[in-house]
Amino acid sequence: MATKRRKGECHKETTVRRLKRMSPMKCAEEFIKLKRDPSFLEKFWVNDVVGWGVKAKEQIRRGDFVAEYVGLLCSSEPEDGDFKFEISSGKKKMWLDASVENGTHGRLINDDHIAPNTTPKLITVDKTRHLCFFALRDICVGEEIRYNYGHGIDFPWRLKMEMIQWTTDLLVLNP
Ligand SMILES: C[S@@+](CC[C@H](N)C(=O)[O-])C[C@H]1O[C@@H](n2cnc3c(N)ncnc32)[C@H](O)[C@@H]1O
Repeated sequence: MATKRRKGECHKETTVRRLKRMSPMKCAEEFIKLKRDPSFLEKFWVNDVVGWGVKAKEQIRRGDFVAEYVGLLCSSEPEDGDFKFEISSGKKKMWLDASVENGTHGRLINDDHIAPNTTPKLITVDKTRHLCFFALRDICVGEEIRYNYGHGIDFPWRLKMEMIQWTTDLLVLNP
């Protein structure tokens, strides 16, 4: 049975068994230190085009910590474009390389540049920066977790989506 929680309250974890209420930031810190993902996430096969994705097993509240993007911090751009996340540190460009399967969910979150439900944020825990996802709105049970991979980037799947929309619009106008 789903546990009723107040907005911003950390999920009650079966293994963590902490009943005290935590802010989303404190919650993120706890999971980073435990080196694990919240149990309300689930990996699933979206389809043969998108591949794996992540969905919510429990309702997630707006503002909540969702997952960490766990990867290797690199000063040169990783070759594998599928699992790199650029994080700038002043003028210096840095990347998180999550190309090696590490069993975490953050690396499997797919792109939605139109209506994403989470957003990435860099936070510092014990003097180390961590990239975490937080919910932009309430997320329902079964809903896929997605964030915007970045504006102004022509990812192939976005172009394909635009082509489909363009063709649909044309068919509506010229039935
Ligand atoms: C960080 S991985 C996400 C997990 C990936 N779906 C998988 O199965 O490993 C990023 C890759 O997922 C795919 N992807 C992400 N968002 C997508 C979308 N909206 N449509 C199609 N493919 C997507 C692309 O192949 C992209 O390079």
